[in-house]
Amino acid sequence: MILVVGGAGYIGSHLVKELVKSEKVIILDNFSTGFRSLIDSNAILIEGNLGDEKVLSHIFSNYAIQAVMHFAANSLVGESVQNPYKYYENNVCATVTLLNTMLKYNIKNFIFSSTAATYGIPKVEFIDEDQPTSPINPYGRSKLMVENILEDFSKAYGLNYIVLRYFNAAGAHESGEIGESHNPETHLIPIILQHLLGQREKISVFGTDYATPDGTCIRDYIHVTDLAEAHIKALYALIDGKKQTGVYNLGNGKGYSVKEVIETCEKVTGKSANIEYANRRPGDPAHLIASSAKIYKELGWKAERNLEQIIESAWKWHQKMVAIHDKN
Ligand SMILES: NC(=O)c1ccc[n+]([C@@H]2O[C@H](COP(=O)([O-])OP(=O)(O)OC[C@H]3O[C@@H](n4cnc5c(N)ncnc54)[C@H](O)[C@@H]3O)[C@@H](O)[C@H]2O)c1
Ligand SMILES: O=c1ccn([C@@H]2O[C@H](COP(=O)(O)OP(=O)(O)O[C@H]3O[C@H](CO)[C@@H](O)[C@H](O)[C@H]3O)[C@@H](O)[C@H]2O)c(=O)[nH]1
Repeated sequence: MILVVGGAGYIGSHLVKELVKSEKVIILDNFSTGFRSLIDSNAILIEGNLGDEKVLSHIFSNYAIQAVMHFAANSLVGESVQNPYKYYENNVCATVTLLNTMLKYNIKNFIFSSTAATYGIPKVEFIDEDQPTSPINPYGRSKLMVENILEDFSKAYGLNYIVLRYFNAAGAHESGEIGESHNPETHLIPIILQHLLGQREKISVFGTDYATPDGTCIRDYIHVTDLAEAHIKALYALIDGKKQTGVYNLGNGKGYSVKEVIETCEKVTGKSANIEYANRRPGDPAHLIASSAKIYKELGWKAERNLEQIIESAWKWHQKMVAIHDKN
């Protein structure tokens, strides 16, 4: 049985949907940013806080947990600058309690959701795992702290772990049943699609004076189902003893500017956007593009879905959300 912490969230719920095909799954979530509608009916749900030792002890003493996959976190860069305590408390302190309680019950396999934000401002076009980590905001620092803790716990206590540094997760499940839901929504693709569905008046492009060909920020968008598949490969690498530790980037290896993402959304939806050019958003590096060569070489994973497929799946999901909303 696998424990998925944060399985009611966007990325965790997509992982669960794939994982229940081969494993028994238990989800721990406190619904701080997750949704009951994203919970897979084949998984067991425990409602609680990952920093609550009592809840964790209950799970670890009642279920034979082979591995913990940890998606739960606060993950808004801007909010982390305003309220760093929340980030260090939830992303770091609660995670230490989770790790410590796992070790008490001799559970030693751990998969951690980290981020491209650990790199800070990259010095190269394609970021591989050997690039220096130098996060520029509390969110990225909180993730890097956990990465460092994992390294120390592995050496001292024999914890096996894989860190997955995602670039920009986007898209929705092919079934159309689940998709990206954040409240408030701050991510580019859902914001564009909500606008094209008439739910927002316009799209603001944050910054047009970056050192990129069209002046807008470049990101590497990765389909959430590709992420889920990478997690499953990482999980079996730990469980089967193929790997004791590992740190991998998860991206498509292709960068798209904010303007290009808007154009692709217009193409996929056949609608045209009302764009406002605004100031830069604090904490945004000009470009973030992954090299995911390491995970391909070591675990045989590569992204299969391109930007258009990402947007098509997200569009299907957002249209469905409008239909449900209109019915209610
Ligand atoms: N969305 C992205 O583009 C992206 C990119 C890089 C990394 N990440 C990381 O991936 C992970 C998942 O991101 P997401 O976009 O799915 O976020 P999300 O907010 O949709 O999901 C997080 C889930 O964790 C739960 N949670 C938070 N704190 C908890 C706690 N103390 N106890 C129990 N449950 C708790 C929330 O209720 C939610 O269901 C996060 O760790 C995030 O930092 C996300
Ligand atoms: O209304 C908007 C929203 C976003 N952007 C821009 O679009 C790009 C992408 O922004 P967003 O979708 O908010 O993602 P990021 O800020 O790049 O962060 C995501 O990707 C990171 C890894 O690259 C993760 O660490 C974060 O958790 C995840 O939110 C950035 O240049 C933003 O400035 C706009 O121009 N207008």
